[in-house]
Amino acid sequence: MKKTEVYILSGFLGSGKTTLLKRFLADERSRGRKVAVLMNELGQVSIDSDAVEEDILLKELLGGCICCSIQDKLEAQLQGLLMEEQPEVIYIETTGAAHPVEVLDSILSPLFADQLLIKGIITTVDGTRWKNRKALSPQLQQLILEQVRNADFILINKIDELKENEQAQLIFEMQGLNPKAQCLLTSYSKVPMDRLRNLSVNVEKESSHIHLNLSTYVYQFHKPISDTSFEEFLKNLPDTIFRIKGYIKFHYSEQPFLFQYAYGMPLYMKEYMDMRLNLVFIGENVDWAIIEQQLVSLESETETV
Ligand SMILES: Nc1nc2c(ncn2[C@@H]2O[C@H](COP(=O)(O)OP(=O)(O)OP(=O)(O)O)[C@@H](O)[C@H]2O)c(=O)[nH]1
Repeated sequence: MKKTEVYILSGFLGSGKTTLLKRFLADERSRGRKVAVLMNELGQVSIDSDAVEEDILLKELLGGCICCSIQDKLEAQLQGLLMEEQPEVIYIETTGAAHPVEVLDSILSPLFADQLLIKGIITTVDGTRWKNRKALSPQLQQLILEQVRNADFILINKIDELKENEQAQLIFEMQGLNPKAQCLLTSYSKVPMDRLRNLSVNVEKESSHIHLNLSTYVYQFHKPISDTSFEEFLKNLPDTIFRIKGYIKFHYSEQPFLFQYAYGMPLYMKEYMDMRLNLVFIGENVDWAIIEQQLVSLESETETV
């Protein structure tokens, strides 16, 4: 089954995400793919949705941030989209207040994570705002820093408002903060589309996604495993794995468990329905091939009574 591509547009309020989305949609029009857009806004009324023409599937998530208060709504919307519409590509425009790790976490529900191909996080940065960011609260400064650090592609936007030496300084700063991301100076988010599409080619080529800053991995169990071996596996995980969630079955129980793991803390909740045993991982610079080997060997262990 062909996976649905997902592009995540991140970046602080007013930095040029919608402008970039419009460019993506214009490009999709010439490619003729089936496209869906998920727009998340903090307010109750969508302002940016006018940017999306009527023939494009648009789902709005209003009144909260997908990375926190309306996470469940996002899961339902995405599941509905995938089941009923089967788009080839989904663009997710996040609120300017969204944290990239939390956004990935919200998107990757174990119910359908195996149907998605995350192409990358593209962060737009308002050059002037960045330059003057010390005027923001420490929390917001931290947030825009995280948006830059976790991006796969950074657009330093609004360079029409910056002098040449300021532009050079910004490139220098961004590359210092995130040497792995591609970084481009833009005005009105104008970026050669093949640069962004190439980003996805790189992702596809390296199935382990090691070169990305934040990366994700989905493993599907086909049978129950030993709970003690699983605990041992968790103990030895690299601390750059921030999040794991999904459904898992242990030898001792008929029912699966919903498993949640955040920053080293595991949590199990009994699930009364039979679920697909997908386990979703989010981490930074992780060699997923090693994790996969460990999961395979967990699954191949024989049950001991
Ligand atoms: N001068 C200048 N203005 C820009 C540029 N890019 C975008 N803008 C303007 O900046 C404003 C915000 O751009 P958007 O694309 O809506 O930004 P956004 O990140 O989607 O904004 P939010 O949805 O509020 O988070 C709009 O009025 C754009 O026309 C640029 O490169 N230079």
